[in-house]
Amino acid sequence: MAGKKTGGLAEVIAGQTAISTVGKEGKGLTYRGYSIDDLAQFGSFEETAYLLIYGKLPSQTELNQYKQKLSGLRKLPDGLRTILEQLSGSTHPMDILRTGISAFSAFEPEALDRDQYDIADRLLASCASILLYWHHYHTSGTRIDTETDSESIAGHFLELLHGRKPSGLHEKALDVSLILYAEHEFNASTFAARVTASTLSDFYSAITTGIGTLRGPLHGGANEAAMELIEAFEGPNEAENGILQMLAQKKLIMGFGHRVYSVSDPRSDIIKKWSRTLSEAAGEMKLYDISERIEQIMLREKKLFANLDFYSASAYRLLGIPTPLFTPIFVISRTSGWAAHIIEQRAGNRLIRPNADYSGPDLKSWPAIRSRS
Ligand SMILES: CC(=O)SCCNC(=O)CCNC(=O)[C@H](O)C(C)(C)COP(=O)(O)OP(=O)(O)OC[C@H]1O[C@@H](n2cnc3c(N)ncnc32)[C@H](O)[C@@H]1OP(=O)(O)O
Ligand SMILES: O=C([O-])CC(=O)C(=O)O
Repeated sequence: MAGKKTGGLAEVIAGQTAISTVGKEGKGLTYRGYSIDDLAQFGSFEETAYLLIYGKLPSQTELNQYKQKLSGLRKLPDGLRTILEQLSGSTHPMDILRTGISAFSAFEPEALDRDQYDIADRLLASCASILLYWHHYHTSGTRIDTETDSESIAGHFLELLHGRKPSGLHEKALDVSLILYAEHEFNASTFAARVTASTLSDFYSAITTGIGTLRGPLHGGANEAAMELIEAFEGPNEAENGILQMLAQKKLIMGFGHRVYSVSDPRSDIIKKWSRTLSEAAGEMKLYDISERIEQIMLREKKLFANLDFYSASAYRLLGIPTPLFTPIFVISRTSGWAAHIIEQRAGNRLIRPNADYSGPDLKSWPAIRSRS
């Protein structure tokens, strides 16, 4: 891999967490001690969210009750639907989520009878409702009913998007993706959310901080940027030429590299398999083949590996998800991790306020305005 630079708080330990381990010895990921492989293979996103937010794996009864609770929280306040109708159809869906979640705080403020756990669950359950109510209103003028009888958040999302129940394969693929995106220690958006929580601000403010930080293409926005890159090529050979040219121009290839992992991103192997499975099921290998060639070139030329965002792009396309909804899906999932971190920060709070190394000028004398150039 290309040499690591200093700055950007790289390798600085900024606090403690018991929620996840990331990149120990250059690889590996666990959520509260459970490996990401086991969670993706045996678990569901609802189990994962419960584990992160409530601190333990649910029993069967607890899981059933949790799923029931979440499915009962999909209806949006009337006032929020009105706001979503007024936001332009050309708005980026990340703005819609940030604004929608911010508006939620006006309709359902944090209070003694609505605590941080209730808000975490409410947002997990209704992010898809916010996004897809807005999406359908502005693409077809339809005011959709955001309540479906789908048991999972993945199924709810796909059913609202396509207006029909997803296949078991599609629901499972999105469910796994939500598990993979759920939590990642002190990544930029989670750290930002913790900074907001550390001022004793409200839960919604901390979550909207996370959304704003996730959006950038160096973080969550990379899945959309990766899709645009992959779809710009006609086939693997064109991709090879195009990527070599981009590297010669010192351009970043979105969906590659990572601040903490040095060998591989363990989530990438899992989503890559799902991307392949979905491609085979659709009989449509073009995006997968292009992606694989780009991955080979990046390894060969730069010793850089695909991160979670890279194969998530082709997997989402095969699920029929429009590109601007990719990063918002990351939000739906990461809301569980952000919530766990806000709760953990609040439990042992101290204001997060590091020092800066001043590099500006020495003290200067005050110049009268007429003497300034
Ligand atoms: C779920 C997630 O949020 S995962 C991250 C998603 N983001 C991306 O995929 C965006 C593309 N990747 C990147 O920009 C970076 O790899 C980051 C932001 C993820 C990590 O950044 P850093 O730890 O600061 O790595 P840094 O920028 O120092 O990279 C080291 C070297 O590798 C190069 N490099 C790193 N990633 C890439 C890339 N994707 N494409 C081309 N070159 C790269 C850098 O240009 C740098 O080269 P240099 O030393 O010649 O200047
Ligand atoms: O940890 C990071 O820096 C980015 C990342 O992979 C994530 O947030 O999932």
